[in-house]
Amino acid sequence: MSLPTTIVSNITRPYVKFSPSVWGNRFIQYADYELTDITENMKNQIQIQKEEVRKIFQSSSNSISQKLNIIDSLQRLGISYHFEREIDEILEKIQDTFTTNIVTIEEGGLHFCALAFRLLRQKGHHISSDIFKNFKNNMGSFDEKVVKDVQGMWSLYEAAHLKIHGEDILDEALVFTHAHLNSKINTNQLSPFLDAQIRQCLRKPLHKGIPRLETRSYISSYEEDPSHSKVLLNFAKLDFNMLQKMHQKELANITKWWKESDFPTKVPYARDRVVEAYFWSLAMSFEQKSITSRKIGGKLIACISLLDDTYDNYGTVEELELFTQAIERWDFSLIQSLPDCMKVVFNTIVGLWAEIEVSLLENNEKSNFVLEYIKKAFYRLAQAYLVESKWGKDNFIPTYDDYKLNGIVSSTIPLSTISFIGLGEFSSKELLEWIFRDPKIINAVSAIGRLADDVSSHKFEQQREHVASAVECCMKQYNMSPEDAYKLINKDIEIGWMDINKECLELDFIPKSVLECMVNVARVTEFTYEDYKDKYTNGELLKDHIIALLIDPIRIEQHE
Ligand SMILES: CC(C)=CCC/C(C)=C/COP(=O)(O)OP(=O)(O)O
Ligand SMILES: [Mg+2]
Ligand SMILES: [Mg+2]
Ligand SMILES: [Mg+2]
Repeated sequence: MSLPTTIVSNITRPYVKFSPSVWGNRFIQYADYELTDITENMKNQIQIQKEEVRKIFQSSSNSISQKLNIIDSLQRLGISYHFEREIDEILEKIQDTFTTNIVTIEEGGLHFCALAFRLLRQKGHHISSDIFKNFKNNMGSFDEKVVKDVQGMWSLYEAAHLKIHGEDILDEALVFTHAHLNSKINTNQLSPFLDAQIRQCLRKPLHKGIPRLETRSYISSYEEDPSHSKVLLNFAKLDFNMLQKMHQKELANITKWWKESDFPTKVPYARDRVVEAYFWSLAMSFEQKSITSRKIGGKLIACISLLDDTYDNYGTVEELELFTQAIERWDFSLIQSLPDCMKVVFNTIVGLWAEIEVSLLENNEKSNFVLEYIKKAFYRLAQAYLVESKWGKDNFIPTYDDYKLNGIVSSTIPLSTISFIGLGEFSSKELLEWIFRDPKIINAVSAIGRLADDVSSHKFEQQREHVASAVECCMKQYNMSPEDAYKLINKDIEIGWMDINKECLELDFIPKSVLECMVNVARVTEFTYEDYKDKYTNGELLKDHIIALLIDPIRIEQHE
């Protein structure tokens, strides 16, 4: 029987050659050192300092307002995850007493009101935004007295980003605070700490920031605040550095896998972005408890990247039809006739799936359902990629709505979320079934992913034969300029955020950390593709953030 031979394809493949990795094997060095000795000492230190923080936090002398400020500091310093139960208790109590009549325009009233509103909404309490009517004058606009209260305006600006549909008062608050805060910076009217915070929030509101990046930046500026708590600061630095060592080790193992697989040689048409892929999984959850999700997640996203470039930048439609069938049936024999590089991608996906199987067995989890959902999600993604390849080949520009429908899946977010949560502490058949049915929050996060990606990468992608992006679909359907298409798409992204905010208030049967992971996917997407740049494909643009999170520890003065 003659063995199936690889058809020597005389197809010209004008594929794009992506820039090489910024990092190479830079992170492999972290694979060797043992976490135990280094963090043993750190862990003891952390336990001691954690109890110090708890004492401050639970001191009975704290007023409600002081308690809220401490909770805000713990969250911004990235250490609130150590005190979730205590924080929930305090917020439950405040929620009961927090009614519209206890807040006034008195000094500090707006800050207290906006901070309580944001902290309670973040925890899923549906606090009405009507409370902010207390800060309006009888003409119905925000009272000029508020303008003097910079901290209050800052808190109102941050709170307004939790808006849901129909909250006009929060739209007004955004416009009002943005304008007045903008006019305050660069005027020496603010302390260096407050000036830095206002600049930061105008660049990136806290609600839309990636938690680890927000924490890294806040720890540095919190130190500048003369009234900062040394105990909180020191604990935050220690905790950040301890977690960083864990993250470095995770990335080292993923980098070793990537290096041994030699993808840059075997899959030359694909991006070499394993560090950037890990950054995404770190953004989804930095906590120790999510270590399995991150380790697999980093590899999974790197695999998705190889798959995307195989459909976008290499395979012919005929080859991709076969490839998609092979994924549907999980059957390598179907692709014997395909180029070796495509076989490597297929085997990598199957190999990762087998690694997930082993990882689940090691945790003696009876969770074959996770494997089945990941397989199905991979096939859904490949199908969506195939649809785009066919549209690209035929130069077909679908309607914006048809494009978005397929784009929800091709955003890769349903698959990456299913896998991350499927390997997490709340994994269950019911939860994965719910996610697999594309609930509204998944649709919203995926729409943001698809649209934000397109607004920043379409110019580069349209240089080759690539499916029309959301921008081209908009331009054609509504006969508009690229600029107007960006406006319409950015409006859709804002609608996506209001959907997310609303769902987080409704989905009280979903664990908070699962919702937080989904919100983090929207955050890392917006961050990756903001300002019309693509920080994933252009690794240079992510370099400083990778250094801050995964290379430079935070300096801790010995006397501290
Ligand atoms: C969840 C993440 C970060 C996945 C990493 C791989 C990927 C598909 C990134 C988007 O690249 P792209 O802009 O080429 O995607 P598309 O071809 O869909 O526009
Ligand atoms: Mg692509
Ligand atoms: Mg693609
Ligand atoms: Mg793109």
